[in-house]
Amino acid sequence: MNDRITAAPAPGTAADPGAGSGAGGATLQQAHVDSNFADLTLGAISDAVLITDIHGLITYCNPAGCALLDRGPGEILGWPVTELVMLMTAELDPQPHPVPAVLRTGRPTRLPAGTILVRPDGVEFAIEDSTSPIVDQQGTLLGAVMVFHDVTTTRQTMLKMTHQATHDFLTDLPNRALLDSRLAHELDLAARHAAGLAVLYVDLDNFKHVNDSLGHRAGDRLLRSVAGRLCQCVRKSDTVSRFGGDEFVLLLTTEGNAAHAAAAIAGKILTTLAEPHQVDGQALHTGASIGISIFPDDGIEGETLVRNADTALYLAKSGGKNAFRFFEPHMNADAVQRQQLQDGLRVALAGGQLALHYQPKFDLRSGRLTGSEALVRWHHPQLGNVSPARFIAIAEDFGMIGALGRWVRDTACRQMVAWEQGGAAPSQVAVNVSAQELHGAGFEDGLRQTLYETGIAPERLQLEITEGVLLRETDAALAKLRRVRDMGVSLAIDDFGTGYSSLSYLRRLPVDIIKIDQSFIHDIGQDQAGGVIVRAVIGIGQSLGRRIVAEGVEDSSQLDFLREQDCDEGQGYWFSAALPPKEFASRYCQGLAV
Ligand SMILES: Nc1nc2c(ncn2[C@@H]2O[C@H](COP(=O)(O)O[C@H]3[C@@H](O)[C@H](n4cnc5c(=O)[nH]c(N)nc54)O[C@@H]3COP(=O)(O)O)[C@@H](O)[C@H]2O)c(=O)[nH]1
Repeated sequence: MNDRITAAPAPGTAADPGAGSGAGGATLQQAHVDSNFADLTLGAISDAVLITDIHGLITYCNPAGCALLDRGPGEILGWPVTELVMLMTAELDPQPHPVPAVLRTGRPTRLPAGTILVRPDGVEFAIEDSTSPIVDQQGTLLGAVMVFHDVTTTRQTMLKMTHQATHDFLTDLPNRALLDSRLAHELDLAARHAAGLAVLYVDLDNFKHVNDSLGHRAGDRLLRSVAGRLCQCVRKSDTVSRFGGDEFVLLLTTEGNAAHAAAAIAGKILTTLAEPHQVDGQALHTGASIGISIFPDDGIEGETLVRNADTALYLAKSGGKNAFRFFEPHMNADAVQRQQLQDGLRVALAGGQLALHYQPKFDLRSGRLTGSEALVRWHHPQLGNVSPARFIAIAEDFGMIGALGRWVRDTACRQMVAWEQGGAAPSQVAVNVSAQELHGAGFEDGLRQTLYETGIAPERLQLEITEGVLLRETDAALAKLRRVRDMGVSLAIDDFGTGYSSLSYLRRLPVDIIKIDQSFIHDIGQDQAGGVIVRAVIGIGQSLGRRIVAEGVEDSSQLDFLREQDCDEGQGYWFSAALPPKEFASRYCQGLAV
C-alpha cells in the first residue's frame, strides 16, 4: 500500500499495535501492507472504502474515501468511524451506524435508502453503503469494511422525478395521486384515533370566462394566486391539492368537530379568494363554490368522500355560486339523475328528442304580432319532459352548451325560413344565448355559419342575453357583441332588473331591446315597488332609444298597467304559452304576409 493510505494510526488508538488493540488490529494492518494487489484495486475504485478494527477505529481509507471525506489519510486513520462518518435519516434524525452493528452481530448490513452522511465540517450528502465483517481464516472477527458512494445527484434526480409525478406543474400543489395517498393515510389515522377529517372540493366561479377573455397566461396566473391563498387558509399539516382546471381539493384533519372546522375554513376561503387578484397589472375578481364531505358520516373511503364533496359542490354552484354546501345523502339521488340527464342529453343532441316551442310577442299599442321567442324542450324517454332550466345548466357544466345553442339557433332560423317560404312568418325569432355559449371561442363563426347555411335574413334573428351575463362583460366581450350586431342580428337584454345594472352601464351595452324580468311584471298591482320599477325601466330604457318588452304578462291588470306606461311589447301566458311550431303557425302566422 502507498504511504498515503497506510499512514500510521493516531497514537493511542486501537489501530496502533502499541496501544494494545489486540492481535486483530495488528493482523489487519499487516494484511494491508502485504496486500499490494488489493491496495491497487481499492485505490482504483470509485466507491469509498473504510476499514475499521474490532473497536470501530478506522485503519484504512482508500483515495475515494479520502476525497469524499475531504481529508488526508493522516486525518482519518485512528478515528472512531462513528465520529468521522455521522449518519442521519432523510429527515435528518440520527441514524444507527452500521459498523457497530456489524461488529456486534458479525453479519453484513446495509443502510436504509435516503441515508445522509454528515461530515465533521457539516457537509452532507446522500450515500448508499454496504458494511461487512472482516474475519480471518479461523473465523475470528477482525473488524468491518464499509463501502459507500455519494448518491446525491441520483437521489436529487429521483426526488425531482417523484415530485413531478406527485405535484401539479402549474401551482406546485400536490396532485390527485398524492392527495389520494395522503387521504388513505389520514383516513387510517382518523379511524384509529377517532379524529376528524373533512374533504373540501373548491371550484372557481366563472374561471372559464377569465381564460376566454384574458387568455390562458392570465388564467394560469390567477390559478397560482388562488393556490397561494388556499394554502394560507389552512394549516401546514392539511393538504391543498389541484385536481386540474380550476378545481382544488383540500384535506383537513382536525382534533375537534370536523364539520365546524370545515365550515370555518370554507368561509375563510370564500372571503380570501374574493379579494382582487393582481394579474398582469390588473385586478381580477373571482369567486368560488365549495362542496364539503365529512368522515365518516359521508364516506369511509377517500374516493367516496371526494365524490360526495363534488356532488355537494355541484349543488353549491347551481344554488347560486360563491357559497359552500355540506354533502347530504339525498344529493346522491340528484347526482344519479344528473348523470342520467347528462348521458341522455348527448343522445338527445344526436337527434330526435329536442324540439323548439315558440312564444309569441305582441306590440302593446297595435296588438300586432312582433315576433316569437324560441324555447327549447326535451322529452326524455324515461323521465318525460325535462325543464330547460335544468338541462341547460347540465349542458353548460358538461361542455354541451355550444352544440345545444347551435342546434337551437339553426332550428329556429330554419323554421323562420320555412314559414317565410310558406308565405307567412313572424317578423323576428329570438333565441336565448347562455353565458358560456357567448364566451365560447367559436361563437361568432358559428353564428355566421348559421346565417349563411339557413339563409335567414340577419335582421330576422334576435339574440337574448341575460343581464347578469352582460354585467360581467369585459371590453373584449362587449366588442364581440358589437360585431354580432354589425352582422345585422339584433340583441336583447333578458331578465332585466335582476342583475342590478347601473343606468350609465346600460348606455354602454350594445342592445336594441330591454326585456323586463317577469318577476317585476308579477309584482305589478301587488305592491307599490313593482309598478314603480317597471315604470322607471320603461321611461329610462325608451329615453336611451331601446325598445321595451314586458316578460311574463299573466293578467289583464298587468297588461293595462303596461299600456298606460306606454310599454312597447308584451309576452306571457296572458297571450300564449310557448307552442309547437305547427300550432304557432296556425294560430299566429295566418294572414301574416312575409
Ligand atoms: N340558453 C338557452 N336557454 C333557454 C332556451 N330555452 C329556454 N331557455 C331558458 O330556460 C329557462 C326556462 O325556460 P322555460 O321553462 O322555457 O320558461 C320560459 C317561458 O316558458 C316562461 N314564461 C313565459 N311566459 C310566462 C308567464 O307568463 N309566466 C311564467 N311564470 N313563465 C312564463 O319563462 C321562460 C322564458 O324565460 P326568458 O328566456 O328569461 O324569457 C329560461 O331561463 C329560459 O331562458 C334555449 O334554447 N337556450
